[in-house]
Amino acid sequence: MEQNTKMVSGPSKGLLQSEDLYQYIQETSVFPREPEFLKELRHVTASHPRAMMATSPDAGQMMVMLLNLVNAKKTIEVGVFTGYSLLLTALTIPEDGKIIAIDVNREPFEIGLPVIKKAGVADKIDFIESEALPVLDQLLQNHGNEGSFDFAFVDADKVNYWNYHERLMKLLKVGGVAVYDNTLWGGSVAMPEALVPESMKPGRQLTIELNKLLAADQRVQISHVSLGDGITICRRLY
Ligand SMILES: C[S@@+](CC[C@H](N)C(=O)[O-])C[C@H]1O[C@@H](n2cnc3c(N)ncnc32)[C@H](O)[C@@H]1O
Repeated sequence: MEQNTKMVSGPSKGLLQSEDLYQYIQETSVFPREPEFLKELRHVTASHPRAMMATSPDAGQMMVMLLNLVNAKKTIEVGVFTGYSLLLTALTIPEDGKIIAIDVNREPFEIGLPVIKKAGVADKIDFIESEALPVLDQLLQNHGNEGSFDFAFVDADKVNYWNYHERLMKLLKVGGVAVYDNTLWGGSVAMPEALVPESMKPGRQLTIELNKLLAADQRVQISHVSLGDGITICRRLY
């Protein structure tokens, strides 16, 4: 059993019946299979004041499964932070795989970068410090990118999730997968608005709207999964 799991992985985001059940899943099925470099990155991130932003290891485990299932080689990551989801992607894709990783702020990425380098996968990563939307638009303009990506992970500003989705529906190949993080927004999407803390209300509203749009989008097959803070898996159908 891993020491101090609550401290290092953070508390669950409240979606499961109990904290104990969440810890049970982590300790039984997630941490024993978590690669050493990912563990190290999680520990390095734990002291960051915004450590809660990192992708949950249980959601990460599902991402690895999806990356393998679609044989992902060319991927996009929107929202890097210290790089937990980025490193797990880099460890999973093949030697000649590539990740376009976008974040408005390079600073947290610098915290994780030494671990990424030690893991020997930094060459697979093209980190771009920028707002994500113009980068995705530029990718679409560059010859050969449309319909060429196998996988995308979006974990950034909620206000743009639908904008990212519209771009990704062109960048992903048919059969490619996009995963959106935080789509249950701490469980608040199903709470009466009066009970939702003020600080969560804007994100809750955006998430509710996104979830309706994704559910109605015939271009994708979806699965809304209560892992981490909720992830929605979208597979491009046409
Ligand atoms: C929740 S964190 C990402 C966590 C990351 N997936 C991980 O596993 O650690 C969100 C990140 O999105 C970035 N971000 C926010 N708005 C953005 C934007 N408009 N374009 C690009 N990145 C953005 C933030 O700087 C932050 O690092």
